[in-house]
Amino acid sequence: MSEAIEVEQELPEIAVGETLISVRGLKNAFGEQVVHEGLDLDLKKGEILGVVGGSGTGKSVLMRSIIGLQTPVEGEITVFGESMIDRDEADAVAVRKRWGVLFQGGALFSTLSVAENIQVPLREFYGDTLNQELLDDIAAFKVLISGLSVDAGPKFPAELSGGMKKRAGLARALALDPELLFLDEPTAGLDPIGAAAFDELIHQLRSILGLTVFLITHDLDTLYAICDRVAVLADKRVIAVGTIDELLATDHPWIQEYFNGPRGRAAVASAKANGKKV
Ligand SMILES: Nc1ncnc2c1ncn2[C@@H]1O[C@H](COP(=O)(O)OP(=O)(O)OP(=O)(O)O)[C@@H](O)[C@H]1O
Repeated sequence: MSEAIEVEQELPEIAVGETLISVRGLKNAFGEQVVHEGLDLDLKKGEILGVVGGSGTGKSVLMRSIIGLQTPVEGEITVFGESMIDRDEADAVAVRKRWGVLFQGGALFSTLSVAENIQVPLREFYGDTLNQELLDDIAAFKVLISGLSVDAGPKFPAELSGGMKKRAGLARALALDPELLFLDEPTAGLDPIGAAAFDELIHQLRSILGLTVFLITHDLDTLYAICDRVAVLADKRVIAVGTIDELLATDHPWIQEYFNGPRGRAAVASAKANGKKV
């Protein structure tokens, strides 16, 4: 078993409503292609922030920059008050331990069972300090809170439906009891009923576990159902952020087209049918 990564630094607590992620002046580029320039964004503790934008506007690159998988050309990113740029490994580990990530498509290790997938971050961060019985108990609990039945634990990803894979990915993202959850298109590829159930699960987990959620989505139903605020990416930056009502008050053509187009109107009708005030 691998050595536990040493966590040397305790990070300060952040109160609900205070800034948990701050992005300032972010620039990302791949060769000549500039994806972000002058991008600013704040995520407040306790909120579910939806991140939307056309395909290729850089939603995933933004998430990857925040979690340290993409080194920006310029800009400042802080998470839990810690700079994510040029940080030393001990600081990075202390921050990484406090978040969980559900990548697009789930990104499960295909040769590991669901339970073993969930145990990967536990082994990475705690090494030999957790015995197998405890690892199995933790994995079983994460399977259950992600809405899977206990018999999903020994299954391999190839044996799971699309919706079960998302839940297994979520269970792994929750392995370390994170305060902050990154979700990259969690409902993509799910049927509408499965997608609504997944939204509800995220909403419940936010309340029960006190999570803060950065949620990339194309799913208008998700925005109406569970997001407190929505950030819109276009023109290489966040062009607007606010509640859907606040966004609708702006006159940016993409925002109007997105929320007032046929799919937007259908999402409003569906939200109203589910008793939401929109
Ligand atoms: N590793 C990389 N190397 C080169 N270009 C990249 C890389 N990662 C992303 N890009 C480019 O950056 C741009 C933004 O990609 P990104 O995946 O963030 O878009 P997105 O908004 O998440 O899109 P989608 O909604 O389709 O998932 C795209 O043009 C993409 O081709």
